[in-house]
Amino acid sequence: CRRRPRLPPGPSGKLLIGNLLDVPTKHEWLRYAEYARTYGTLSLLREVAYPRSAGDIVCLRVLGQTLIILSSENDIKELLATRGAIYSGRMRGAMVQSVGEGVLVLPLGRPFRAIRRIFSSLLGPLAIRRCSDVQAQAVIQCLRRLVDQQQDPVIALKRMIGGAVLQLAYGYEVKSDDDHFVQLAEKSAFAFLSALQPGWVVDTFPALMDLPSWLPFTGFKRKVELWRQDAEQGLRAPWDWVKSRLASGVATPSFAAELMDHKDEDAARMALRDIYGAGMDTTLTASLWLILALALHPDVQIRAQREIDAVTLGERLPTLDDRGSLPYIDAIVKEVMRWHPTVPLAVPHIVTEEDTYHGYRIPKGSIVIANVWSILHDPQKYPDPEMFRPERHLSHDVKVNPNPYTYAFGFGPRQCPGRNLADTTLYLLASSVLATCTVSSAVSSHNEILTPESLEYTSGTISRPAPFHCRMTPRSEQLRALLYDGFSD
Ligand code: HEM
Repeated sequence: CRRRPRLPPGPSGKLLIGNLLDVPTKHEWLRYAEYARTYGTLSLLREVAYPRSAGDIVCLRVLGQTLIILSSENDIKELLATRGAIYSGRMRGAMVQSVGEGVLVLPLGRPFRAIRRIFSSLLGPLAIRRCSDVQAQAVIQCLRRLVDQQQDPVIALKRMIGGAVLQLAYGYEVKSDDDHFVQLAEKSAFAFLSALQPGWVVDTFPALMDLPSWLPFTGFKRKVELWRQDAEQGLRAPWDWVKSRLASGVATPSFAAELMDHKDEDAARMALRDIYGAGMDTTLTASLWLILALALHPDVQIRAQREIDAVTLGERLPTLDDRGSLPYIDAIVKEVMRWHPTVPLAVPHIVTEEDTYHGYRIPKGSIVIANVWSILHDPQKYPDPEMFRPERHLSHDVKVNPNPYTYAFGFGPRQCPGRNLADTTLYLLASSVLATCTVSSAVSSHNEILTPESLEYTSGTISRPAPFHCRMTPRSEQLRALLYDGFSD
């Protein structure tokens, strides 16, 4: 009889708990990269046992669940993209299903495809150009807060991203930091993302969901009910607001106004709500890394400012149309996405059918994690990967420094549908900051001077820099005035 293929290699587990203690809880991508080096291609034994196998595929077994960690571009492309039809499921615990659906957890199928089509039509590479005026306005307002009020970058950038998203999606103008629709969007995103967190007992024992709420230890049911209402409000309230504005003939242009007669209203509402939920923390984090990278690299700022000044002559702000003439700004944005990838392990995929790869068995239901950080810090691809060096992306040598966007936004059918929106935001932010200001004096929340070597950052799905402050100084009075020319408050 034929032997069943083995699971991919990995640390040997303990009796009963398997690799439970091997699953990292801090800066997970660093430990997974270490596993790939120890158990992957560099392992001599594995080379002998599987001479034709390639890549750094590693397996952990935790309480009956298989975790497959991919660290090489070839493995990731082959499994998550080429075999994407069976490698694109999501974890859908009882908790998140009770709170409500979201694009992030929908299985591949008709509703998923309908929503992805909506995203392509609104946020595809060409469609995105019409968003740039709204984004530019939000960036300028944010810069005024950073420059003139020295506002905390997190607050100013949140307002910038949230304001642009609500304006584009619903034609809604955010007027204050505690705006009603912002709060709805925040609550709805919080509900969904909290329910998605691993560790809910009810995800392991779904039958608990049927217990009556008056029993002790069923507090999670009250949470579910509250969060379900928040998620539902996020779907309905702004959509209904646009509907009533359309009926009274006062609606301003928006994605919702365009989609109001869409044949699949549920898909349209979910797509719009999830732009905020999936786009806020990710874009905020990348923007924070951008500001911090500039503050820590004055030489990069000087070179970027020279490039911008040569195009705008200091008489206007750069626009999206200037992008082709500003390759160094483009390179800064790419380097931000590479240096500290916002989502270092992408979002886990689930295998929906058993598979075999390079002689290894990949069981149905395995969680597949793509170590994006590992690729973006591979010294063979990106020499001196720890250094923030935008000029690497100006090189014409195709063998090194591939475009980090190929990896930073995930893979296959689930690749991030908001990447063009995020990219335009980052380009407009970088070019406007550099056209008008110098960023300096980055300090931690304890007032310690920050250096590239001393940076701290969070663990988890999104890796954000630890809280910091920096100074945003106008380069001249004339350039500061550009923040007020022709842009309303
Ligand atoms: C710098 C900013 C961003 C980064 C780094 C980022 C990254 C990612 C990554 C890694 C994934 C998972 C892909 C996978 O499973 O393979 C993802 C999914 C997603 N992103 Fe983004 N994203 C960003 C901004 C945005 C924005 C602005 C939107 C707004 C539309 C957005 C909407 C989504 C959605 C809806 C999903 C779920 C897609 C699915 O499961 O099919 N993202 N993003």
